Amino acid sequence: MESFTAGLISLEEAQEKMLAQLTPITDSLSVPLTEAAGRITARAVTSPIDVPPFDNAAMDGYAVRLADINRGIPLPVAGKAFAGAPFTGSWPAGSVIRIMTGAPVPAGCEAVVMQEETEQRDDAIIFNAPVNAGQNIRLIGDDIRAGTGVLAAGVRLGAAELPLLASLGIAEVSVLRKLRVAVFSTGDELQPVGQPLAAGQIYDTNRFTVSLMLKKLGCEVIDLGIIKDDPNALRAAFEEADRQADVVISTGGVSVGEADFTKTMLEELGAITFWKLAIKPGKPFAFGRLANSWFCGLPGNPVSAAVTFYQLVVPLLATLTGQKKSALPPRQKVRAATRLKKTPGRLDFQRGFYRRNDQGELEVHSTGPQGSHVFSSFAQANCFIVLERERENVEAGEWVEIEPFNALLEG
Ligand SMILES: Nc1nc2c(c(=O)[nH]1)N[C@H]1C(S)=C(S)[C@@H](COP(=O)(O)OP(=O)(O)OC[C@H]3O[C@@H](n4cnc5c(N)ncnc54)[C@H](O)[C@@H]3O)O[C@H]1N2
Ligand code: MOO
Repeated sequence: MESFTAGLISLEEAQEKMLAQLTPITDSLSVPLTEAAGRITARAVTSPIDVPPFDNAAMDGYAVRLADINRGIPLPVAGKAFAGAPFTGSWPAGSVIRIMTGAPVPAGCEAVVMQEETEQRDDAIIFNAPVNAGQNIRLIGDDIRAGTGVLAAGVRLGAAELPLLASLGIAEVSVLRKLRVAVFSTGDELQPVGQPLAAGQIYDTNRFTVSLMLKKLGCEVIDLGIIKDDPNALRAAFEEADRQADVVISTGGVSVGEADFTKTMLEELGAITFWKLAIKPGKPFAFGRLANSWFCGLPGNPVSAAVTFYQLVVPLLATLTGQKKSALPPRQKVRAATRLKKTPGRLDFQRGFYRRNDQGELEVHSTGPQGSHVFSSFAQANCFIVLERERENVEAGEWVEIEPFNALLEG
């Protein structure tokens, strides 16, 4: 291991140390279902009703009694049942009821026969296939019983969950308040987009990256802008952010240069839990506690800021909102289609593009230069290629692990 990687802590250790300190928020509010997308359940939800709420037909066809069918003779139709317009008359023995999918089955119905297994002859129906008790009847409560849990606390409400609540007639849901997250970029060289660049200036990418992902995660973003590399300005930003937010995120100034004040400010105003990780990019990430909030100091290089947000801040926000589903992205093994340069010492998150090759196997290609200032190769990627700490150069054809980008990084 190279000497400059000595003393760096592993990503797993950092994640464990960070997450172990957190206590999830509990403040909640009730919101209409139509405004609940992306929110997180504050408590478990139970069903107020049985689903389906009545026995009903799974097919268009005929509601029958088995004794009538077993006689093997054509049976007249005594009435009709539609979804929303049940059959309410009396059902004479020796007849069937024409029934449509979703209609309540009439009292005494023992099976529904799909119409393709029948024939109409004159005014009567002939049954061509064996009929079993209960066939094509969806029983009351066979999906969900009234009073049973349908969603746990700590579930993000999306297109799989909200329709379920709608199907139960639940019009409002109790969700956690949004996490308040303050964001600022540090650096004398930074200009906001829309302004011309003077000599030595660059555009502020990181505040945009971080705010974008925070909004996608449903956080309330407090944007404190660009802060100069000046201890007094930085102290004021830290204090303002800490007053307003649950989590404070800065980018830049967290390394060892003469204008890097982030870590010292965290030590002055709070307490540092760890600094410097054995990951590439993202080494000089700092995490700690301020008076009222948690602090994440992301490195200034744009790819480093994005990677540390994804690998560390996302699990932090998930834990603070009590989300049980692992916030850590799943990995899978694929073959490298291109050579990958790797120096031992840190866990690499290289940017790659995976796809199925002509043989139908997944393979991953590097998207090009891997410097932590090179955002273009990030923009072309659809996954991280995760190379273990001690791994050396990877030759084409070797197995590597990839982490496909999730919805946070994909457009
Ligand atoms: N002597 C050492 N130097 C550096 C080390 C080290 O261990 N020893 N680590 C390097 C690594 S790795 C990284 S990553 C960077 C992180 O540095 P900082 O967090 O202090 O960030 P800055 O120095 O402020 O900026 C680094 C780089 O990124 C540009 N930048 C900063 N903020 C933004 C922004 N909001 N949008 C776009 N680009 C940004 C900045 O101009 C610099 O080019 O330190 C290495 N150095
Ligand atoms: O950690 Mo830095 O992000 O390697 O460039």
